[in-house]
Amino acid sequence: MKRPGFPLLVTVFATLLAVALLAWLLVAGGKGERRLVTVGLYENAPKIYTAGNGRPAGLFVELLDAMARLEGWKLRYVRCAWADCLKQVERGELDLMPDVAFSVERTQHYDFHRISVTSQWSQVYCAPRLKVLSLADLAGKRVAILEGGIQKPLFDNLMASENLRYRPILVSTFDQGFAAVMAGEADAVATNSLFAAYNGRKYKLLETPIIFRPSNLYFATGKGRNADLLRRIDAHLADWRIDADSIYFEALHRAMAASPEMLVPHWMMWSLLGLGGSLLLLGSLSLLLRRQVGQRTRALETITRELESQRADLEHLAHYDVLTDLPNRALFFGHVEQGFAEAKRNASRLALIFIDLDRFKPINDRFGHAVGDRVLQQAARRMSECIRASDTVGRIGGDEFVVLLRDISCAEDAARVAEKIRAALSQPMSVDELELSLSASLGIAVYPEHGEDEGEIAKNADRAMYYAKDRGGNQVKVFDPAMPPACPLGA
Ligand SMILES: Nc1nc2c(ncn2[C@@H]2O[C@H](COP(=O)(O)OP(=O)(O)OP(=O)(O)O)[C@@H](O)[C@H]2O)c(=O)[nH]1
Repeated sequence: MKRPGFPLLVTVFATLLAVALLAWLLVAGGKGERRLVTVGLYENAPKIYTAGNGRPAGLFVELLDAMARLEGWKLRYVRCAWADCLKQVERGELDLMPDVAFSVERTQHYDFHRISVTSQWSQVYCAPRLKVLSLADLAGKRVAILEGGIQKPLFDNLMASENLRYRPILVSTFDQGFAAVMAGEADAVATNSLFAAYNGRKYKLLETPIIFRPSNLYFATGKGRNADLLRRIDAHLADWRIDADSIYFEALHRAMAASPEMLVPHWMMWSLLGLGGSLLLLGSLSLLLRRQVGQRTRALETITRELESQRADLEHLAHYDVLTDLPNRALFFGHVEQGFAEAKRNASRLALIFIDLDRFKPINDRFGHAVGDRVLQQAARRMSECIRASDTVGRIGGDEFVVLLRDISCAEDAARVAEKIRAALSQPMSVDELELSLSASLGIAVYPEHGEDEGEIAKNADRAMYYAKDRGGNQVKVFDPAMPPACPLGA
């Protein structure tokens, strides 16, 4: 194959160079054709203002910046006072003026797009020392009002309609108007609702009920100029206002972030603060007091519970035997007394069984007192297991026990129970490693056969018990008057 010659290479290279040059020119030229849009920038936060970093900010700026990015506009913000800005727009020295309220008079000098950016109303704020409830209260007063602003003609008309006159103090920003009232150079200021909502915290002025015409806000251009800008602005607003996630609503929320402030007189604020502080103090004291009372109450409840439990323990100690937990002599004979009263009332029978362990002392002596204690406890348990719930067993001495049997039919009933007890006690007892044998002597006396009252019955049961013991123990004896007298009870 024949290799391309030198002229051909030069031609290809020159062609590529020409194409690259053309592309660059097109791009560079395109850049150069970006539409420059000059915009009036004045101070009216939160709609349009200069931020702390010196850059334009606010609702109108955010929206215009977003449109410029989409449209390829190059924006140049020009700082000017409101009235001056408007004049420059009218003369065509500025392309756009943001934040202009629509009015028929203004259409003679300006063009507006059709979809409003937002709305506001106008309102008068006054110095805290003034009381302004109606337009008449502003008669003869100095009212700061924005030069060239929508409020001026509207407020003039409002006052004129009620034959009132006021002294307008023309200012070039709303900030100046508020500052003039603060400095005592004006009595009140007419402003827009958005500015007041955003800046109210800064200036402690009073909101008055004088609210006048709501107005829609737009970008404006000089008459007959920049119709293409207005068309594009409308197109974007139309898109954004139907999309809740659009930049339009984001910017609107940011602008409205400062909540409208309720401006209240200083004395009222301090009074409320004082009242709040006092209530807080009282609340804290009451809480503290309640806590202390609560603590004391809980402590007292604990002490009361402890005392109650100690009282119950003492009560128990007073009536029950510590070792066996059986009723002691006092409680037992209390039951006996009740039993006799019932028996006499109902003409029924009852019996007392006196029980004395046989040869208990040697157990103590041989195996020690602790073993003796365990034997007494087991004996008490066995006796309790042999009687009905309505009967009572008590410990009335070292190894002496008594059983009260209520409502029996005859002496044989008592003898059967006594025999049961005897048999239970004579069963071998395991204490620790030991297996012990025990026996008991039991004596029975029955009311009314063996005595008139509890003293006599007890004495005779004891006599029968001794009789059983004398016969070698481990047996039950029913009282018989022929039995010899016993040692006195408990002796
Ligand atoms: N381990 C122990 N022994 C006690 C208790 N109370 C009394 N005793 C003892 O029980 C014994 C009772 O005496 P007695 O009735 O004469 O002794 P006994 O060997 O049973 O004599 P008889 O009844 O005649 O068979 C005494 O040694 C007392 O010290 C107690 O609570 N625990």
